[in-house]
Amino acid sequence: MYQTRKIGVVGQGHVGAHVANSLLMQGIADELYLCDINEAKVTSEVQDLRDSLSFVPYNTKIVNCYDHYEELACCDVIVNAAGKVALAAGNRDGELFFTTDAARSFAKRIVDAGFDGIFVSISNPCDVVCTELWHLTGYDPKKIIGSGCGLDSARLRTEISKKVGVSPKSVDAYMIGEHGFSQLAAFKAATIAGKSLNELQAENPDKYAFDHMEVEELARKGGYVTYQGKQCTEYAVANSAARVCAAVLHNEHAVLSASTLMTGQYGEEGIFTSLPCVIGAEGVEEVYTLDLSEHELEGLHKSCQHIRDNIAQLDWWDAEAYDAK
Ligand SMILES: NC(=O)c1ccc[n+]([C@@H]2O[C@H](COP(=O)([O-])OP(=O)(O)OC[C@H]3O[C@@H](n4cnc5c(N)ncnc54)[C@H](O)[C@@H]3O)[C@@H](O)[C@H]2O)c1
Repeated sequence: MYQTRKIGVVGQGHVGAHVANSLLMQGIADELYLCDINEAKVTSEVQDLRDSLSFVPYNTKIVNCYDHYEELACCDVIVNAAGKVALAAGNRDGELFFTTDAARSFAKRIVDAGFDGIFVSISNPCDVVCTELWHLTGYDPKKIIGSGCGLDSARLRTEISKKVGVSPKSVDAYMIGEHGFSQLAAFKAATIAGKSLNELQAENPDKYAFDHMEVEELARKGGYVTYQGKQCTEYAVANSAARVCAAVLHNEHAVLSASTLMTGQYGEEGIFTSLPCVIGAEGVEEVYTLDLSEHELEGLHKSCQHIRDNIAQLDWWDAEAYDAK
């Protein structure tokens, strides 16, 4: 029997609206359910997307849900892009109180309405909001996927590509840890054609030797290069979220960098952060650990601590924990 693929998007700002457009352009969903607390904004976005229907590859039903979050319970995937990006002008942590309050306003409502699909959460600080979605609702953590360092890993691949002259798609390298300034490049485990960057550098230094710290910093700060001229980032993050949605809806078992619950990896647990994950219809199916240098491991622990320090600032955290009873 024919089954429709339904995706909800909460937040119709720069990111959420571009996620919806990217999904529409690629024909990833049959039905899009769009929410925003700003009724005029969501109404405009729905109209604009519907006006595209004569030009995109597949017909797509587009539903204006305004702030009726329960209408998203029927979705296979819900993307969270609710936020206020102006608060993240100098640091993503600036949105901590806003985005966690936003998620508090809808997460339980959606789960209580019977949602059984996959959350893809983009809002910053991404790892805190993902941990919150799990903490507030008791939802299966495998079904909560943070966009996390997906975009940062793409930036890292592009920067390595610029240095060594190989397509970013042929570079296997990850930014890991917090989607924020404490993230780090896992260079020891980075490969091209199955060979580590160190091995390639020893074989052909003219082509493969480059300053790892410089490239890591370019990947870490790339978002703020984009932010500087237009006070947001939108295209790449939307495409990376659409990529995760496609991996879920096509049950791809694709290896993508995503923020996921730590369950003992490198001794870390109880928070979401980014490592390479296998993503399919059930969400995160497997989490890979990478062979890290001592310096990288130390950086990862610091990054996890930063996420914990942010969570510790939320005075409602313990009182609002999910209670299975
Ligand atoms: N993880 C990443 O890689 C990444 C990249 C870029 C942006 N972001 C984050 O994505 C989020 C959205 O960014 P943006 O540029 O679209 O921000 P924006 O300020 O342009 O738009 C946010 C939208 O969310 C809506 N909103 C706020 N609270 C809501 C609620 N409770 N329910 C429904 N809608 C609500 C607002 O009305 C607004 O339309 C931010 O938190 C931003 O930091 C993450």
